[in-house]
Amino acid sequence: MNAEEMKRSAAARAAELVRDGMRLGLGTGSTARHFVAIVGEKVRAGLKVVCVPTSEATRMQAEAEGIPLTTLDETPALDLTVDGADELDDSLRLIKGGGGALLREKIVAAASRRMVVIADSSKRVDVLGRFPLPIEVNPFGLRATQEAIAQVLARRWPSASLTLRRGADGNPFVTDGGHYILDAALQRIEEPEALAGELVAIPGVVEHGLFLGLASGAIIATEQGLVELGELG
Ligand SMILES: O=C[C@H](O)[C@H](O)[C@H](O)COP(=O)(O)O
Repeated sequence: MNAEEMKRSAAARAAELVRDGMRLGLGTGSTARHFVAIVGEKVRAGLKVVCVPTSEATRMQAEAEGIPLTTLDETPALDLTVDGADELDDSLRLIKGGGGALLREKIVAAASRRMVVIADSSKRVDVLGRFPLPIEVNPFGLRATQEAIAQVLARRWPSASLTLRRGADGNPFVTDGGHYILDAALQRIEEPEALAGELVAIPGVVEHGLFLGLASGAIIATEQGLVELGELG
């Protein structure tokens, strides 16, 4: 199986969790994209769901698929969110935000009774941190916020690098919320809870890509088949 087939198989298993009448959160990224496509197929076959997309990209895909959409203002509590991840460990702690959608993804996951992660086996790690941690910041005061973050990181990662994410045009990447992203290359995050607490205490930090205590289950596609972690049902 190639990577896309693995992503599709994890997404297909997650789609089996979807029931008529559910309120769903739709994740963002190349893995979640498969899930949205399968939900679209099911909707066209008669499935009744309402969905909240976690990004403008997912909203556009879902609209094209004919999936009925709602908002967290209309529907503040969701039954299930299915989303990808950039990394996950065996305690279902995640790094997300490689595609820049972390803020909406975290709001939607937190509004959901269950969050199930779908991923191929390359995303599973023993210790989070190989993937640079995305930190979403307000453009106002960027330099001051960046220095405050660097000070926090330097206590445990003296050689950490913090890089402003840029788009293909060389300009700063702008999130759906109008913010910038700083990517922190840390390699190993032994105590993600401690780091998360320190990051959210910095004015100017809007959100970070550590998803802790949010995922209830995971479906990981491997060459040998699907591996399930946590609770799916
Ligand atoms: O901002 C993007 C999201 O957090 C994605 O869920 C994450 O980057 C994983 O994306 P992919 O499935 O494309 O690896």
